[in-house]
Amino acid sequence: MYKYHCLNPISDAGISRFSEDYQETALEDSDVILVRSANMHEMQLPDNIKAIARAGAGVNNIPLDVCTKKGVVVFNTPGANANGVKEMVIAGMLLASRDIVGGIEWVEKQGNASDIGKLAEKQKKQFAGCEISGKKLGIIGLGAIGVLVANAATHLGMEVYGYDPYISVDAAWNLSRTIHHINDLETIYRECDYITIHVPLTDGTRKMINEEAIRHMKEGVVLLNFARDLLVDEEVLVEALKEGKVKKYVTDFANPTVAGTQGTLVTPHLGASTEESEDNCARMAVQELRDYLEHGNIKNSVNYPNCDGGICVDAGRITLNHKNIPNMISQFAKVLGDAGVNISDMTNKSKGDYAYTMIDVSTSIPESVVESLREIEDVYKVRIVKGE
Ligand SMILES: NC(=O)c1ccc[n+]([C@@H]2O[C@H](COP(=O)([O-])OP(=O)(O)OC[C@H]3O[C@@H](n4cnc5c(N)ncnc54)[C@H](O)[C@@H]3O)[C@@H](O)[C@H]2O)c1
Ligand SMILES: O=C(O)[C@H](O)COP(=O)(O)O
Repeated sequence: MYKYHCLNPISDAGISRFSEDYQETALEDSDVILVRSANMHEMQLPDNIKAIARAGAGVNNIPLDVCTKKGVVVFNTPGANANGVKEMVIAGMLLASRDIVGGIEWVEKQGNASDIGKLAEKQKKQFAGCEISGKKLGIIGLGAIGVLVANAATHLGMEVYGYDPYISVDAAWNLSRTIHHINDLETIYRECDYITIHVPLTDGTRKMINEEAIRHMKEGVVLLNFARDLLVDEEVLVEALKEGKVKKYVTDFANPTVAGTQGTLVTPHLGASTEESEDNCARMAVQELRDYLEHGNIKNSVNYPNCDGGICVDAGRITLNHKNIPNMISQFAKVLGDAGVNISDMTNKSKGDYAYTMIDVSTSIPESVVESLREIEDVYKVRIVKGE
């Protein structure tokens, strides 16, 4: 029986894909965790946890270093909620371009006044604005979301400038040919009427939209942030809103700095909150966990390499999460050889400083072998996936 724990509500479209061999339990008894945005940084991670699946994209709520060194594989669900966010970004650009919210509020305030139609015709000019067609949109980060936003904005008649020094081949293939691929942020800042940011929050991207970046932007620019609030120096941004340098700041992250501040349009982290996105993320997350628990396969991990050994057809399968340094494989082979365990297949993959080894064996695996493998320095986790 495998045990899972959910730190946030996870769509039943995913949970129902766990077989009868799975049971929801308390955190301390579980093998794997499903999470959305719950902050895990202060959590004590029980030793039996083998994997965490983030039903979503951003993993800044998960202590990746701690997890990696405990041999805990962290998955996310790339692209599964990208369309939901894309639609919010388009809505954000429209809301920032005309005072649609102000107009609706004005109508609500009139109640059912008999002359409301006449009054509306008089008052409407205060809510007027501009169209997005023909304007320049700068997109920072051309991943799953950035690409969808770029293509949709092109179809809405915008001229799109994209910046992503690490763009994946897949993303590049999916990008409309009309998009200007820009190699420096200054061009985006100088040229664009709307700028939207779609990068992960890391030490390298924290506060990337700072005083200097804003200084380079066009007068009256609209900035959209559906990625993470900490990507923007919001204290500086509020000043830029007051000065009119930035016309509107559309953000999906409510916090005391932006909530109720003149010039901001703040939504309560709604980007992925659609039925479709929640279902897609949950389905992908559960699939990743099952494939890892049942077969040891890794797909879409952010801290360990992909590894696909399919279904084990031999007597047993051992997996090891370890440091990516010389002499590890030879130590594993020696332990198995000394115990008379025959290796029938072996895969070793690495991702940066960390590695994952999958060993299929044609003989049974004695418990002493597992103990000896665990004792090897820089081995973080040893799992018998099959053959216990
Ligand atoms: N508001 C929401 O509900 C919501 C939903 C999904 C994702 N997000 C946020 O949006 C982020 C992006 O999501 P995604 O699915 O597109 O992720 P993704 O991994 O598909 O794309 C991120 C892209 O950013 C690029 N990038 C990284 N550092 C960069 C830099 N310094 N400059 C330019 N580009 C850089 C990467 O190369 C990648 O192409 C997530 O990390 C998450 O924080 C928010
Ligand atoms: O990174 C993400 O996927 C989004 O921020 C969505 O977060 P949520 O799952 O808490 O809505």
